[in-house]
Order: sequence, then structure tokens, then C-alpha cells
Amino acid sequence: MSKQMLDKALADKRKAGEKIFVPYIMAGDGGLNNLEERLNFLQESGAAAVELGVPFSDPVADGPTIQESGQRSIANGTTLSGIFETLQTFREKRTLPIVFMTYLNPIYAYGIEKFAKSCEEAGVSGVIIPDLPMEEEDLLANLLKQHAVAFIRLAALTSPKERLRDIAARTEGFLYAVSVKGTTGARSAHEKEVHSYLQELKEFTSLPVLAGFGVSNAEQARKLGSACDGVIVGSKIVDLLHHGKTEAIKELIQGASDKKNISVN
Ligand SMILES: O=P(O)(O)OC[C@@H](O)[C@@H](O)c1c[nH]c2ccccc12
Repeated sequence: MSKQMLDKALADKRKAGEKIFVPYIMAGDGGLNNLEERLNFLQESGAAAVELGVPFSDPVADGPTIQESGQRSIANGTTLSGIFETLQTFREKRTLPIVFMTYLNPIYAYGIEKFAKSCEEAGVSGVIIPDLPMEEEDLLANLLKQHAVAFIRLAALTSPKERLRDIAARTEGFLYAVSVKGTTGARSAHEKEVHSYLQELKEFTSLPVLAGFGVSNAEQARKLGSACDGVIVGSKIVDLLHHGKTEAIKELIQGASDKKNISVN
């Protein structure tokens, strides 16, 4: 059921000819009691879904902005159980699909089977696990399937073509196209090869391809979005939220999908 919610939300955007915008926020940054309000705000601002970070002490793929956000969240006492409980409290009202971004360790510590079950119960539509290589994913993949939770795979710029094809064939919900070589964080520009990489990924899957990493303004979002189905923005959103600049978030989301201004490369 929850996977369906994600599939439908993304398909609706594509049918309407709109680009997909998925903001990332860290659960528990500022306290878990702001979560419902933040999700509502992002939905009203035009987000198609939200990537919700689960804080972890050793986040290998996170750049400084997301790391600090995770540390604030941990200092607030955020746990995976607490996040599930909070999501449960407004599950019925919620129409915005949520995907978790978490590392394998918190899932292991919580219990893999219990994790898949809790995702279903809390209405979590999908999960992204950046430190779980394709070769090791079987056990978790089956459990997630049983509980109708989309297992969103990540493609990397450095992966050979055959591997990208394989990853694209396996992904569920959407394909996360990591668009920089390195960790998360705002960057001034993307490398030229990103455009052809995104177009190639589009050929490998009929699911939406979303570009993430290094997108921090509407122009970058439109540029990358013109080669795929939309973008994921993390560090910039986390930073603006932390400083209470909600208007700027609205402008960023709306500017990213402004059809009048699509720049052609
Ligand atoms: O922060 P950026 O550069 O906008 O990138 C997105 C990113 O933050 C989010 O998707 C994310 C946060 N941590 C991750 C770890 C791996 C993959 C993705 C992520």
C-alpha cells in the first residue's frame, strides 16, 4: 500500500508533464514534534515525496551539512523507533509519500524483519540504503517486497554501464541517480558528463530517474531535471530549514519546476 502511494504520486507528476521535486530532511533535527508540520509545509510547497533521513553516527556518504543535522538530531535523542512512532501518529492524515534514507547499521540494530514490518505499519513508502551493495541486498530486498516497501537503488557516475543497467532493472519507486563523485553537499556546478549519464539511465528504466547530490538552486534543478524526471535536494533544504528560511524553500521548489525557464543544454 505504501509503495503504491509513492508510485502514484510520481506517476501523477509525470502525467501532468511536471518535474518531480523530492526534498531531503533529517528526522529529529529540531525535534520530532516538528515532523508533521515540516512534511505538510513541504507538500504545500510542491514536493512530490520526501526523503527522510534517519540519523546515524557514521554517515559515510553525508557531507558536512547533513552530518551536522544528524548530530543535532542524535543530540535531541532521536531513534528509529521514535521516528516510526511519530509517523504512526499522523499516518491516516498523511498523503505525502515518505522514503527513508538510512544506513544499514541502524536497520540491523533495529532488526531487519521488524524494520520492514514497521515501515509498512508506519506507511513508509520506500527506503534508500547507500551502504548496501547490490551483492548483499537479497535478504532485505525480499522482506521489503513482502511488506510493499519500495527498495530504491542508487546509481553512481563511476559505475560501468553493465552495472548501471542491472541497478536500473532492480530499482523500485524511482532510480536515485547520484550526480557527483563524492559526498552530499551544495556545489557550484555539475560535470558535463552528468547530462548523458542521466539520459542513459532513462533508457535503462521506465521508472522515474531523479538526480541528487550537489543541487542547491532552481537553475541547477532545472538543468539536471531537463535530462531526467526531476531532482532530490538535501543539504540546501536542511540548511534553509535550520535557519527558518521557509520562504526560500518554497521559492526553490517552485523555481525548480518552472516550465517557462527550462534551460536547454
Ligand atoms: O545534500 P545534497 O547534495 O543535496 O544531496 C542529497 C542528499 O542530501 C540526500 O539524498 C542524502 C543524504 N544523505 C545521503 C546519503 C546517501 C545518498 C543520499 C543522501
